[in-house]
Amino acid sequence: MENCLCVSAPLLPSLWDGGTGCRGSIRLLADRRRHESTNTNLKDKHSRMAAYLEIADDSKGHELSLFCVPKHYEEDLDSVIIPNGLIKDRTERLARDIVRDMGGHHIVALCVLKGGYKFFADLMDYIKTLNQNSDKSVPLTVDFIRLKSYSNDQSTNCVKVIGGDELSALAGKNVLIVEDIVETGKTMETLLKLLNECHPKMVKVVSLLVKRTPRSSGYRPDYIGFEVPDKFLVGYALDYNEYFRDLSHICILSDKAKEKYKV
Ligand SMILES: O=P(O)(O)OC[C@H]1O[C@H](OP(=O)(O)OP(=O)(O)O)[C@H](O)[C@@H]1O
Ligand SMILES: Nc1nc2[nH]cnc2c(=O)[nH]1
Repeated sequence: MENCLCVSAPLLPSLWDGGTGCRGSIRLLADRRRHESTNTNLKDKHSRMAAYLEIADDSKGHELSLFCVPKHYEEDLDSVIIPNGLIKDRTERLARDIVRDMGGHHIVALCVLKGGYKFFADLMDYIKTLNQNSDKSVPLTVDFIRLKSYSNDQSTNCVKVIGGDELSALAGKNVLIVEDIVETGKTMETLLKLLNECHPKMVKVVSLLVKRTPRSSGYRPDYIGFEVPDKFLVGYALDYNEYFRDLSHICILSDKAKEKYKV
């Protein structure tokens, strides 16, 4: 199966406000933009504000030599922006928030491949641990879809569904979409449109990263791990032309490496 869904216009109005002007390197924030867009209907439980850790625009990240990085990538990275341990700690909390909100229902977790596979695996492990250690537990099944729209560090604006499970199996289900990063929002808006045609009972989206960028359509997931600066990030399954998925930390790719691995 190969569908090409070319998204030429954003499905939602842009809510980009040019950044928050935050000074510190990491801050915990509630999702103000989401709040502003939904404040006419605060009683709606879907309007719950997403909290996230903000990595500031002026954050230089951490020096590479302080972390274990594969030798073959040492020359290609500017810095470590989110160490693996911090990713895991934040993921553990996201798992708790998701179970709190979706618990009591059977959840179908839909992994968006390829970039989402590491976050998906870790998030599922944390939800399993909660299930094993609590009086309340939530049955969890998994599904996969493969979407692709990036070449080099640019969105092609054409979101291709390359493969995966039949979305029609999600009719009447409570679906949790698990994604690695939202940048323009086109991938997620395309998937949500496809999924809604299959009439799921409920859809929630968790993305490990959301990028602050003027290219954003304004789409915001229900759960967010980190909000990150407008830099091209790799590692923890995020790739540049398929390289760097085999890197544990989320790192800033150097301009030299963009040339070196360009297609
Ligand atoms: O918000 P957007 O601008 O649409 O970008 C987000 C998408 O980009 C990446 O996918 P990519 O096309 O690189 O495929 P991959 O997951 O196989 O790496 C990432 O995994 C998201 O799915
Ligand atoms: N690897 C990677 N994929 C993306 N897709 C959208 N933004 C990004 C990014 O910063 N890094």
